[in-house]
Amino acid sequence: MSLKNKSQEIEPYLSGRCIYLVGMMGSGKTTVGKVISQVLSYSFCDSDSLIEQEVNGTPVSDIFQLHGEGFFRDKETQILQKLSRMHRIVVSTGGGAVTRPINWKYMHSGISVWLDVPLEALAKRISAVGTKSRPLLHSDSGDAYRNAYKRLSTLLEERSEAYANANARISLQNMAARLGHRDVTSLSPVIIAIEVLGQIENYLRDEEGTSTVTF
Ligand SMILES: Nc1ncnc2c1ncn2[C@@H]1O[C@H](COP(=O)(O)OP(=O)(O)OP(=O)(O)O)[C@@H](O)[C@H]1O
Ligand SMILES: O=C(O)C1=C[C@@H](O)[C@@H](O)[C@H](O)C1
Ligand SMILES: [Mg+2]
Repeated sequence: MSLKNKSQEIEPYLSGRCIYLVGMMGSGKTTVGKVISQVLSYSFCDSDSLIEQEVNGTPVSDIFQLHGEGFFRDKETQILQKLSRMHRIVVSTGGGAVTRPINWKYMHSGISVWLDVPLEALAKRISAVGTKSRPLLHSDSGDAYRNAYKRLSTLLEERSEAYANANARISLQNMAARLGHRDVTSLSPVIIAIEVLGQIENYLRDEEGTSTVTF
């Protein structure tokens, strides 16, 4: 099914609820989020960018350096609280937004989707663009891919359980296997966006349960 058809199918059942994309740094939240917002005629917000705006346009890496991670996390929670009162927005959340239980209270005002991408693909994408803007991954020396892989692996271990709080999970590994691809690199943002909408549809069906509403 096409992206447009899938979006038309689920749009009425979303009732304007926001969609929160969660996942590790580099998992495609911004890339895939923009595709989904366009097709649903939703707005798009990146919570990291909203925090930067709040702090007079200071980049995330400078916020970490000047004010510390705790300050950044407090701003992140405030932004998610504000967004939880809004409608028709696709929100690309920061990679660590899942770690605070209070943030889940806000994200559960909408529908949350975990973009679960293998570490190899994450490290490849991130080392290709560099780690300067990503304070939790930054290192000046050594092999960029290996450093990113090691750090991402520790973070994922710490966070897997928190990501699993999402209403739906998109495993790129499983998608690639199902579609007969050798690895996840050939999965385009549009194909992933269709899968996200499909998983949201499944979630909405489960939510309706035995009620009389049918798709
Ligand atoms: N399906 C895809 N196929 C190939 N490259 C992709 C895909 N999705 C994203 N990318 C690339 O991977 C990089 C990270 O993507 P993106 O910025 O969307 O991730 P993110 O989850 O928003 O990351 P962050 O948490 O750091 O903001 C970008 O360079 C993007 O172009
Ligand atoms: O994974 C993380 O903890 C982070 C991810 C980025 O999106 C930013 O929110 C920040 O660099 C921290
Ligand atoms: Mg992003």
